[in-house]
Amino acid sequence: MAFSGVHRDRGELRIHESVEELSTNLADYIADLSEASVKERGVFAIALSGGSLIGLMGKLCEAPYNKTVDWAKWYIFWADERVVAKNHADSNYKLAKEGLLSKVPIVPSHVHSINDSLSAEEAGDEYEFDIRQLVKARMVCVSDISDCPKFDLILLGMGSDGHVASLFPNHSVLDVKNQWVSFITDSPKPPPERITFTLPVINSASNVVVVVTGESKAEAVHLAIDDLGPNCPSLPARVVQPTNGKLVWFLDKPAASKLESVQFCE
Ligand SMILES: O=C(O)[C@H](O)[C@@H](O)[C@H](O)[C@H](O)COP(=O)(O)O
Repeated sequence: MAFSGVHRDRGELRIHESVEELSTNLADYIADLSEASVKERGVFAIALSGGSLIGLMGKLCEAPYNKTVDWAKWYIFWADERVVAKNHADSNYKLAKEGLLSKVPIVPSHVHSINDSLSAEEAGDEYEFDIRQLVKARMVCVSDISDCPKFDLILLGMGSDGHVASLFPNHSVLDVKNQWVSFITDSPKPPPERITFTLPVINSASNVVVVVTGESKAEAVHLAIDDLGPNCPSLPARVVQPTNGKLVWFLDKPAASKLESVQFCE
């Protein structure tokens, strides 16, 4: 690894020499969290995002993880989803199903995706209701400091504009506090209609991992992590700050190239 350390208030930074190295370490990290969670409470509630993240998780489908991870204990959710049919090329469900879920023995009834026959608003409401039932059944923990669910792990990617999940810069969805799942119909990144975990839910998780690769994200990584004083723009990725949980950034060197807070060990 090119660098590994803890930032004063932006979580742990893990900067990798290559995307290949990042993928291996990411699979290892997720497998460890799964093991700890299954040991502690018998299940692992994990929320995925879309984009390049699923490809970067690919090593989980290979040895040793395909055999060693206790897949039957996984409960799968999405931190955000595009409101399109499940067989549509834009669907985050389809991406995860093809890239991960169909390759490991996940229990089909443990996969909690949106109802794709509803409007964005209805799909968001129904998804929140679904999660509420799983919190009642203790498959998902409840936060000790808010009324939010406490996912064992929320995995996020980040756009070059600093968005995470479907929380886009300067969008009113960033201010939603009284819901677990919200919706938007004007996403700047197509497709326009999406549902998303709200910020309080993301910040109530036990673990949040943000995975970012490539030079096109370097400026956003700098703005999301470095200490920029009072003039710091309020990037969605910057307000990801789990209250009682752990935040870890998985970066490759190009994505980390504008970070002021780190010195690479060559
Ligand atoms: O459904 C989505 O669009 C996402 O969940 C979104 O938040 C994604 O994670 C980022 O846009 C990064 O995507 P890339 O890693 O592909 O750039």
